[in-house]
Amino acid sequence: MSIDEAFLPWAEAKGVKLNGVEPQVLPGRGIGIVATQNIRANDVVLSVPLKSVRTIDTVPKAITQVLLPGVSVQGILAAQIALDETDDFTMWRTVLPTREDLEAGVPMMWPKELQDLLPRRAKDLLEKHTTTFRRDADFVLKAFPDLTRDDYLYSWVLVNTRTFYNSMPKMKTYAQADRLMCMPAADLFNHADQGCQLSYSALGYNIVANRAYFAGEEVYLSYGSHSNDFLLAEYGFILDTNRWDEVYLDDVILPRLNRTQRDDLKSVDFLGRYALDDQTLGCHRTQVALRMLCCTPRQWQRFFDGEDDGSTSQVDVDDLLRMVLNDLLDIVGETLLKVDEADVGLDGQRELLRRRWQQTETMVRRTIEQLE
Ligand SMILES: C[S@@+](CC[C@H](N)C(=O)[O-])C[C@H]1O[C@@H](n2cnc3c(N)ncnc32)[C@H](O)[C@@H]1O
Repeated sequence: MSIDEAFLPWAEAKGVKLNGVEPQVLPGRGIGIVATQNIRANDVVLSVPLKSVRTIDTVPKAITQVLLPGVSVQGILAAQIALDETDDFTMWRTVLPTREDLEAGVPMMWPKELQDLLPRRAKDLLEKHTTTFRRDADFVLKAFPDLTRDDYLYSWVLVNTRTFYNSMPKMKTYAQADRLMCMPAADLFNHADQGCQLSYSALGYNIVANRAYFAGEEVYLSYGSHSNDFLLAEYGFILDTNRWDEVYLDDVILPRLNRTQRDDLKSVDFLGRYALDDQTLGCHRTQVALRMLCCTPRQWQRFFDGEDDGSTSQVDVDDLLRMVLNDLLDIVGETLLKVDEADVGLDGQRELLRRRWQQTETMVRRTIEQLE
């Protein structure tokens, strides 16, 4: 893989300005942005003028008239890409990942047998996307019968993995999911748990250095405070170190709750999303759910209302947490075995799954040690 030498002149002709950075091919990360000189914190490293930003408002009417209101904004931007035969897009396409590149990481493009082996949180996100994609595809493929489902899925995943949220004031009237935008060259930044930020100005968007970078260093953008399950489901990669990482305990806590306990937790919006991270021994939601299992209703209510700090029940809660974490270790072991035995999909897909479950195991074991 190499970067077409006409790409940067093309981007600059669109008004994109690169300041001390350039795109480079990086092993295992496709293309990324690398500093060509020392950069200071708060320097603008890349800017894109508003005229070069693609949003729902820049999609040709021939497409929006047919697809609105049935198709999501993401689905419409994807249709535009799938149908785009202009020279302009041909140039952009030279730096976009191929379908094979995306298949290696993005679970939406994996065989069902491997999707079923994803961790809970990633599976939930995948289900949400699959539902939206199916609805979008039904509409789009009927309206544009020359498109194949695979072509459209490729464009849909491209949009999902490289759009930004548009924060220009006009967008405040749009639903969050409708604020997506594509920006040439800016979409070449890879993610780190701490990275540059995107900022809006009346002229366009700037990517601002979060710290000083030395010439030769990769300059990262932060896509947000995302766990590895989220990054895997949405973008098809995981980080080796991720300060925002967390593991969901729903698969081992929910089965312990009876129907009444579930209903009670649901009525206060505390059913599910029980997370374990490196900072807490089970998040507040987890603490609330576990107390439902080992405290009296009055004790639980006082903890829930903040009238009791929970210290008197903490030993019981920690015992229970240790038990559910051991249940989770069983699930990790069983799933790793299934990943090893799976004879579908690509080596890279199975390796990604294996790494994620091993990270989960490490986090769970570390917490068990802290509880002892
Ligand atoms: C917005 S694009 C970034 C540019 C991308 N590397 C490319 O070649 O076009 C997002 C995609 O980059 C890859 N990516 C981003 N950050 C990464 C990282 N830290 N490690 C590995 N892959 C990463 C993932 O494939 C993700 O879906």
